[in-house]
Amino acid sequence: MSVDVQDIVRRFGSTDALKGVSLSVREGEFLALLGPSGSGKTTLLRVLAGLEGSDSGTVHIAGRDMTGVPARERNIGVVFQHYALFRHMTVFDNVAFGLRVRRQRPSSAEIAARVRRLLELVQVPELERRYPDQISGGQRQRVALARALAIEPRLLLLDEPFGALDALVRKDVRRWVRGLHDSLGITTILVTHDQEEAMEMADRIAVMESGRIMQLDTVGALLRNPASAFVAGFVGEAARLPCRVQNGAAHFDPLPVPPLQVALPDGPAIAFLRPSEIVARHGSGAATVRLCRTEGDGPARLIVQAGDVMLDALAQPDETFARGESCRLSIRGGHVFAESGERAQGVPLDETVAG
Ligand SMILES: Nc1ncnc2c1ncn2[C@@H]1O[C@H](COP(=O)(O)OP(=O)(O)OP(=O)(O)O)[C@@H](O)[C@H]1O
Repeated sequence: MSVDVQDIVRRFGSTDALKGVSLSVREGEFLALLGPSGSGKTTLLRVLAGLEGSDSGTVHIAGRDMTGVPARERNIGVVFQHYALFRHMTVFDNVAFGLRVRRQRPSSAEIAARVRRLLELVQVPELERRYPDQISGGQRQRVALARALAIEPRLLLLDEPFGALDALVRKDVRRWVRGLHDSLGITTILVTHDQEEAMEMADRIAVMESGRIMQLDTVGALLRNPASAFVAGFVGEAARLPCRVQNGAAHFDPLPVPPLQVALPDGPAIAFLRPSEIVARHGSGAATVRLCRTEGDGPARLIVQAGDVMLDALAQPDETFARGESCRLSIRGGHVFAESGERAQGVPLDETVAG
């Protein structure tokens, strides 16, 4: 089902948790809300679920105005990180819970059949008699999903659902959840502060900061065209370097980093340089290799010290470095933001420089 949010404002005392958020999610889409702690992600999810009111603005789900529609009538499946399973109930009873409390309660036989189908779907059919304490974190997450899916929701809201899992299991479970989304086609909104998770799972990402959506785009578009310095710094891996624009060139001195040509007015600016945009080659320079890691066939990945900053960089193909070796840097490009917020793509001014 599609979701359309218009101008939602939510205040808690003097805190503006949401400052006029608008958002459209397409039917069947997997969208991530990505932002730092306190940016309003959970509040937005709770407003959608009907667990939180709003001071102004509207929410339409599948074209229907949700004003005054209580949470249990919205037909939305919710999985929160801290929304623990009921400890005194078996896995079976946990999954059956949403069906048993329905106004039009299905028969016991129907409930049992549906619970077993769901436990097959989330690949833990053998666990139905166990209690939450007797299964692993990954299995608990699968059971929580089965419980959310039991009511056949039109919309699935996931709030940091993988936070409690260790790194390996988390990767596994999130791939599986994306696969499940693709096979069921349920519109899904995932809240996360982990950009890797958002990039791996979502069709589009809404980047939030201080109660606002700063940009809503595909991963590729966010990386190619970040709308603000905040987005450039928050999405993807990039070094954030202050610089000074003069006569169409961004200068980094005193750092031994070569200048970039940019179409920006003179004045202070911030450049974002991705590791693949910084290339180190042999030669005496003021930059020093602190770490050199070779992986497979690609160029070696380096950590290079330039002045007092550490930069992730790539080695010139076929070159490797010893720790402590000096090197020369060239910059292939980068996003540069003037103080006014104006943005420009930097291009190399001079191929070889740096110290
Ligand atoms: N019930 C509440 N009472 C008072 N302030 C609240 C309440 N809920 C949220 N806030 C405040 O609203 C702001 C947004 O909180 P929210 O939980 O939506 O952020 P978040 O992006 O989900 O953060 P996190 O990633 O830490 O969960 C924060 O400043 C928070 O302290």
